[in-house]
Amino acid sequence: MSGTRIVVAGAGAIGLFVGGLLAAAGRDVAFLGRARIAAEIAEHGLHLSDIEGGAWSIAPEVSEDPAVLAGADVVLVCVKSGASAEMGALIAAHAPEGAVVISLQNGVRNGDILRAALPGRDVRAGMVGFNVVALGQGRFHRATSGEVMIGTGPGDWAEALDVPGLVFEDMLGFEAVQWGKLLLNLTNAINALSGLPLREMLMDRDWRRVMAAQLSEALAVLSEAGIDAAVPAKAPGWAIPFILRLPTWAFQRVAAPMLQVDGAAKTSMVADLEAGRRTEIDVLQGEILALAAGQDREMPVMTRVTEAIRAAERDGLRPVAASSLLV
Ligand SMILES: NC(=O)C1=CN([C@@H]2O[C@H](COP(=O)(O)OP(=O)(O)OC[C@H]3O[C@@H](n4cnc5c(N)ncnc54)[C@H](OP(=O)(O)O)[C@@H]3O)[C@@H](O)[C@H]2O)C=CC1
Ligand SMILES: CC(C)(CO)C(=O)C(=O)O
Repeated sequence: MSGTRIVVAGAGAIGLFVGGLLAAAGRDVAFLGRARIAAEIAEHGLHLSDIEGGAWSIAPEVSEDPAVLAGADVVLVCVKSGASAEMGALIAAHAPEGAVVISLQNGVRNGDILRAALPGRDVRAGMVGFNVVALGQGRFHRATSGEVMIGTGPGDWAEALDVPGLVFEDMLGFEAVQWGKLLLNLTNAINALSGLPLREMLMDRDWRRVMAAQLSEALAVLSEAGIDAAVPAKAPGWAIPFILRLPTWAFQRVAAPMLQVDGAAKTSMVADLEAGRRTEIDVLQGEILALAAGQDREMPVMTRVTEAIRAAERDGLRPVAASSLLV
């Protein structure tokens, strides 16, 4: 890996955490990000922590100039889905043709969006299985456990990017991984609407009922569409709605691995709404609702969740009652 330059395209929660761990392990990492992040990191440095008690501090430079892509051997795309096309164009203009481009984004289409902007280049989809929250003053905390997975292709990039604190794996059949992650990400919206940290929400049976109802709707849609989804959980996808509906004492026993979430965890959609940004609802719930429309299928809970997020994008985030989302 020596002599290999990694460029993080989109220095936010995921980009700074993943790139930060790579830099802390001695990799050559450059960061492309916004002026406010560049200023925050220049003032405070970058301080990473995780649920297992890991802690890393480095002082990287975040550049606002896309020319930083020029020396890249690997580009890790870490922008929100709505910014993928624009980032793809910047990579096309500035990164070497031979650089491998890896999307570390949620949603199932970012790989294709980047491929369209980068014809003929090695573009891989990826999946980040953990949650990172920005705590301010250059501090970013991984609040759950989880790995990074990428689609297979030429060169063993997963091994090259696997460093202490960061598990990278490559996988055949990556589409199922992405759909499985999308199913998990349907929770992002519910977490935002609950107004609760992720762990507190998971401990509340009423909120778990909303999660279960929405997930059941989604599973029916994917099944009819013939789409395989490998949910990143110890239980198979079909069993998760049953587990979620259990009384809390039983849920705590059966779902112990799902509860490896510390009090700081809140999903990336919460961060978007708190910052007054548009969310990724269109590439998460929107993806399933589009399939459901083609199946003439009603999706009452997912539709309510989606409408509530659109209202929050418009009018600001106000917590709602779990019962208002159920039918
Ligand atoms: N946070 C999490 O825990 C997880 C997130 N993910 C996924 O990872 C992806 C990234 O999420 P996350 O890190 O939370 O997002 P963030 O919003 O924290 O980070 C993205 C950063 O990229 C910046 N950016 C966008 N376009 C450009 C550009 N052209 N040049 C420079 N900087 C740019 C954004 O700035 P601005 O906002 O001003 O556009 C923002 O600061 C998403 O798809 C998300 O769903 C996956 C797993 C977990
Ligand atoms: C929390 C997690 C890991 C799953 O919903 C996530 O992907 C996010 O915050 O976007």
